[in-house]
Amino acid sequence: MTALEESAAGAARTARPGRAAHPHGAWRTALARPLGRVAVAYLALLVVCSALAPVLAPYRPTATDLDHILSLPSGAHPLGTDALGRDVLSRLLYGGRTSLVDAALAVGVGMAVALAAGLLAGYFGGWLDRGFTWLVDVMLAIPVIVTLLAVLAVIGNSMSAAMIALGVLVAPGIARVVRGATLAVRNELYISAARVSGLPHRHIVVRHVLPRVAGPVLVQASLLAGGALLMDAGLSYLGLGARPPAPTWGNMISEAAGVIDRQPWLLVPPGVVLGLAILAFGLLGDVLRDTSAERTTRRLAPARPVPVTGRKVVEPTTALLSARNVTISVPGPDAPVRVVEGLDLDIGPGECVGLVGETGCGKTITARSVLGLLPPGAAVTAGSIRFDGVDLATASRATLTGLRGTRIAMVFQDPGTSLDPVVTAGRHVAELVRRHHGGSRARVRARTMELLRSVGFPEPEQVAGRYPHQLSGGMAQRVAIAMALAGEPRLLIADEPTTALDVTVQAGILGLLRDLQRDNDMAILLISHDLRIIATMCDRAYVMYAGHVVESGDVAGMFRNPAHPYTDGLLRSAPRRATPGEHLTAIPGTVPPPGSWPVGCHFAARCLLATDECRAAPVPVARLRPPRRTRCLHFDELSGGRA
Ligand SMILES: Nc1ncnc2c1ncn2[C@@H]1O[C@H](COP(=O)(O)OP(=O)(O)OP(=O)(O)O)[C@@H](O)[C@H]1O
Repeated sequence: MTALEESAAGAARTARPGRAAHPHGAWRTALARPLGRVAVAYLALLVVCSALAPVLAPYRPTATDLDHILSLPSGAHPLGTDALGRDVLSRLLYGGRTSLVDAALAVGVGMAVALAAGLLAGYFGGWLDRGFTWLVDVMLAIPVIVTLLAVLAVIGNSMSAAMIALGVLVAPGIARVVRGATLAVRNELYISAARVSGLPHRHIVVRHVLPRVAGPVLVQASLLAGGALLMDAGLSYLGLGARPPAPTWGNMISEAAGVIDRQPWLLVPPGVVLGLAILAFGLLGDVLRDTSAERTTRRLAPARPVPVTGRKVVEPTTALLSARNVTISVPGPDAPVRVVEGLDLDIGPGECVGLVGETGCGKTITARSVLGLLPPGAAVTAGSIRFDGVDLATASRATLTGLRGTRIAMVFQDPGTSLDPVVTAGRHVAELVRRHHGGSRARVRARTMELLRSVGFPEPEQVAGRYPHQLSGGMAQRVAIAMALAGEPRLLIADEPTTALDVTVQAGILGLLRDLQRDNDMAILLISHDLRIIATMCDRAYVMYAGHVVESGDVAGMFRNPAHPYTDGLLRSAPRRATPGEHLTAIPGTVPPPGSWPVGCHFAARCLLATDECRAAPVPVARLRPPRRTRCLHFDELSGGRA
């Protein structure tokens, strides 16, 4: 099945909600709604009219006409005149300039502070986040209006200072929204994929996180603009803003209130203009909130392995990746809990090695430790992981960042989630090509197309312009693989790369990985719970159970004569061994969770061969015929001495 056929197949499959809509999309959708259009049109009209006040206003804002005092609308004064005979329309137009600029100042300051603080705290977490939370709690306890009055009292009647202070005072609340949105995005797989690819934090935040938090930010900006207009009018009404005769909408309302008994009409023009402006900002915020919550749809295509022939078993003499006695711990309720223990693993250059086991055995966390991408609080607490001579467990952040994407790359399980929903396939690949190789736009584009072609898109231009939701699962995974190849890695970690794919697509992806491995002399660590995939793809494999590698060796020998009851159980429960009409064989029981591992063999509770000796003490690793090893005392009973 070609990639384009995958596309057609994907289109027919069930659509599933994707991630947040692109901010531009949110704007477009907002404008497609009548309320959004009306709000934007009204606000645009206010801005244009205020900006063109010197052209549009029939009079100067301070020009008095003593023959027409407190007059109703007339031909000469379309909105009437105030107590000094000044033209209300002209003052409204000029007043809008001051009021809108004040509101813009508050929004600008508030958003700048909130975005910077919220993004930093949400993206980096840790002590930065804790400090942020503490500071926000303190700031939110400060009463806004009292502080503004204090600022005005100290600085004098400077509305600009008041608006800057307003921006700073409301920023913590908005920053909390930004932080929340960033936290959600930070845990997305495509952010991990971007980090794995070696993109710097600044780039990831600007290109991938910011567009995703833009929706909530726009909503907050809109609501803040309305609030700032109201605050500006309120302070002017109290006589704390621009000094008369300079017009602001607040001043005009204040002056109209003074003569309300003689000419109530005077309150109408500024009141309506201001009220509608605040309403428009509120409506715009509502519409933006609704639209930014809408999801794009994307299609998923799930997969099937097909045997790949021509495999050669290689026993590494000089390992590219070598893990020794690795222990990984995660934070537990009382003390750190071990999730991987005493792990040894080697991958030779150009070798395809499998890591297999039931869910929760520690496969993914092992792979993430290689990339220095362990979850917060988790750490390699013992052992060493050497890659091409560098100890990854103790390497600096800069070293790890330098290795990611260029020397080691990763492909994740769910291709849809490893791509940013608001970035096209071509841009995904191009930004990594630019990052790793640089060069002119033309060179980056040419290399991008070359990479897309190499992963099975005969017409890469067609695919480059598509967004992730326009790709089938298989196509998305091919794009993710092209991204991983951009840095020409020596080791590719593929974490269940076909689990989320249709069986009809799985074979294509596996074949592609195998071809790329051969053509690029690239090593692959293939993580899977599917023995068939390991059997068809890998030269050697490691079987993991409850944090331990329980057996390792060449795939052919291990699957023919397993030397651990767990490997044997996995092979026996493979569906292809099932007999029609009979129940599938299954290993009884479940994997013990970390923290509840027994002292002895972790598999003992589910093992038919287990004896007291197995339960009494940790079982050492026994070396069988190279490269076979097992963590079982009874391997001979299983393999009959053939292992
Ligand atoms: N951040 C974390 N905090 C606490 N425990 C964790 C964390 N990440 C993983 N674990 C635990 O570590 C163990 C191994 O998880 P891991 O994801 O590596 O398993 P896996 O074999 O890859 O499973 P799957 O096939 O489902 O991905 C699991 O018991 C899991 O609950």
